[in-house]
Amino acid sequence: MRAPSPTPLLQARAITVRFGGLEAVGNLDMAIGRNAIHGLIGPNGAGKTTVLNVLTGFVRPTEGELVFDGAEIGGIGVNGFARRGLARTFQNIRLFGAMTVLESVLVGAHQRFSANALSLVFGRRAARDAEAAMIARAYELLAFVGLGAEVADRVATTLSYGHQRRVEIARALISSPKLLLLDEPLAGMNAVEKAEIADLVRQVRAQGIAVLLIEHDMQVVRRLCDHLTVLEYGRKLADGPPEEVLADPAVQAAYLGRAR
Ligand SMILES: Nc1ncnc2c1ncn2[C@@H]1O[C@H](COP(=O)(O)OP(=O)(O)OP(=O)(O)O)[C@@H](O)[C@H]1O
Repeated sequence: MRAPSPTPLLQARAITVRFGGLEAVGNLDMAIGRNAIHGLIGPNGAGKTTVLNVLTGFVRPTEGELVFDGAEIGGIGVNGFARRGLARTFQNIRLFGAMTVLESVLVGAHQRFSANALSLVFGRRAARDAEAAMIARAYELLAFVGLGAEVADRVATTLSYGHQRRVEIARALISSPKLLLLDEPLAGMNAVEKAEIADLVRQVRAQGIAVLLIEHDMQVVRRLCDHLTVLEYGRKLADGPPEEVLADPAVQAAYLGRAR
């Protein structure tokens, strides 16, 4: 007997986002599998970041429904999404000017568990222990993303661009997400750095965390992703395995027809 196919980790149903008169996303259905590296691609302005913003609670859809890990998650706010297990990075790196690398990673933990809430639930001593455990976890994650402990006390914004991206990924991972959403994690990188981050994405998935990523480099997308959703003008143009989707004449026309 065949095992029933597992339900997707995240299901977006009939999502529409309007900004005033502009429909940025129209009637989008999308499912992200539990062990997926899922690529979200499409020409500039197609609505990719808007979708990622919807899936992480940063933008509330005008219409539609989101089901994550079996529960409807509409209207629970950004922190609610983080608590449920969704974590993200941004297209433009968002690290705070004066913070060290270690502090920048810990910000991700505090988004999920505030120190006050911890001490209310567990008492001060336990909250201090929890804080110490999180610092230990932050060091582990820095190693996981390929940064040594020696960078922990440096001001994060003084690191190279590629290393700042890694800090952002560590910050997202410290909230122990089930789904990590990356908005153009390879932007501005050379081929070697891209291959390193692609490897890191595979290692994230090997930890049992699903990944959604927005990416423009089709060679990387083809090799890294096991599923693609293509958007054009806010609508779903294609959805399926990369080889199939990238061979689709409609997808090729969308890329050829518009400058990236
Ligand atoms: N907050 C907003 N207010 C008004 N319009 C917006 C807003 N955010 C996005 N848009 C518009 O929605 C459309 C989709 O934008 P979005 O950034 O989601 O596309 P994208 O596919 O991520 O593009 P890119 O590849 O250039 O990053 C664009 O026309 C954009 O100008």
